[in-house]
Amino acid sequence: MSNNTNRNGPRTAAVRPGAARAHGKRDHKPKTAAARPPSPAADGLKTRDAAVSALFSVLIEHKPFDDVFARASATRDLAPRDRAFARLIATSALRNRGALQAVLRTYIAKPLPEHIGRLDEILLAAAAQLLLLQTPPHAAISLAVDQCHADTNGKRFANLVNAVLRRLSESGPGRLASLDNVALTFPEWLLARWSAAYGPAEARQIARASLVEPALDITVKSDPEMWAERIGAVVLPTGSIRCAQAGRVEELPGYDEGAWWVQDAAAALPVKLFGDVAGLSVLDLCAAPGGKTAQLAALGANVTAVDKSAGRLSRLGENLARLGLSANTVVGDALTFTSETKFDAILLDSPCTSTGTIRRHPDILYLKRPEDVPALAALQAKLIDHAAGLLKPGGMLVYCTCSLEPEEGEKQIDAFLARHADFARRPITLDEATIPLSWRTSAGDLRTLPSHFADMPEGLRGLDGFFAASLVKSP
Ligand SMILES: C[S@@+](CC[C@H](N)C(=O)[O-])C[C@H]1O[C@@H](n2cnc3c(N)ncnc32)[C@H](O)[C@@H]1O
Repeated sequence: MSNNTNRNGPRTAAVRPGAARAHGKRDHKPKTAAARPPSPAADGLKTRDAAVSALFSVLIEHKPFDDVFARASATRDLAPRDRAFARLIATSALRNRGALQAVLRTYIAKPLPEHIGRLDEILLAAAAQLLLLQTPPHAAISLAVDQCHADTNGKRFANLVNAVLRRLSESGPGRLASLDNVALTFPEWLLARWSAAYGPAEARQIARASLVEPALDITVKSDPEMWAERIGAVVLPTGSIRCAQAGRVEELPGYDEGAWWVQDAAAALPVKLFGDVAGLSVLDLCAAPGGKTAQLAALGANVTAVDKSAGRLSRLGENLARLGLSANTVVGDALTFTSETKFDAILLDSPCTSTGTIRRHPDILYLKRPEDVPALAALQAKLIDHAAGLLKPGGMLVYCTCSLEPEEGEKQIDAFLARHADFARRPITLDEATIPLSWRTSAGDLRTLPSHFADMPEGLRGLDGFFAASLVKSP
């Protein structure tokens, strides 16, 4: 197995397979359970191949999961159900890699030679199936052996894989339960940063919550109670609705009619800091795929949405079309974007390390490096300085990131205010019934953590880590 530099630590609860269902009635048929393995052997092999290929691309080639998984499942022409299972295998493996590797290592007596092909990823994917997803052992093991045979450098390990996985399926569950997955899977540098920013106990809660597959959060145009009832979801205090992962979102009630869009409950908060934006000209910088653009447009703002990625901006256009909303879209660099008229309000949802979204993007654990934090903080400083010049006097600028790193949040705003005497922080005003006061920082910004909403039922807990500040330009 590859080296893993994480630490050992105290015992923690075993990792929970699959996701629990939301409480509440549904008016749609239960969706295909993503955790159920596909049946025909050829499809089963293609499914495992897609998972292993994506794992290899993330862990060895350091490529973003969403991109490589989309390609891996498209080239194998996976059916939606198989694609969902392949994704589940790969993301479960990424979320629990440290603990799964530690268990696997106990069955491999000798160090492995170099040039082992995809052996590590084949074992990891099989261990995820056997220990986390309750895949029948004969299916998981024989398909892993088939994958070895098909791998030029891995075929000589077919017997080893067979023996290791048989033993793992028998005694692996007990061993997994005794391991501390947070300590084994999280990069030390990230835990150290969070300990410094939030204290060791909260840092551990954040890390633990970051390794749990998130529920599906939805922003509705109107009538959250009715849509929660129809979808089988709960209404969160913040106004979003939440259901345990329930198959393909395209099949949920209201999708085709454009009644709602998928958006983490924390990601829906920054736009709320503007208050009433009806009739205002609002510049949405770094807008794609458009969750916040949709919020602004639904509130009646005249939105100009700028993003430098033409592909992502076209997805934004498709999303708005489905929702029956509109915005002026511009493919462009937010660092150089200009406009003849200044804007009443500006939202800058800056590119960041995204360390608040490990729940839904576990590849971040393997792709981000400590040096990304200062590099992105420097880019954010340039972006917010440029945005400041596009705002009308008296206008409001909301800056946000989905990072947990203070350099990309609280400290970024302190430095901005030190450079711009014509701006002032407007401490957020919260209605305790909707947004807990504890989510407001001492300076008056918004800070959500993955460890929030911890008292929800299992399967419905957590929140993306977000930072948002509201800044007002002098009249
Ligand atoms: C955090 S995502 C934005 C999410 C979006 N606001 C939403 O709510 O759906 C960051 C976006 O910034 C875009 N981006 C990164 N650097 C940019 C730049 N210099 N100019 C414009 N867009 C940029 C990326 O293409 C990406 O779509």
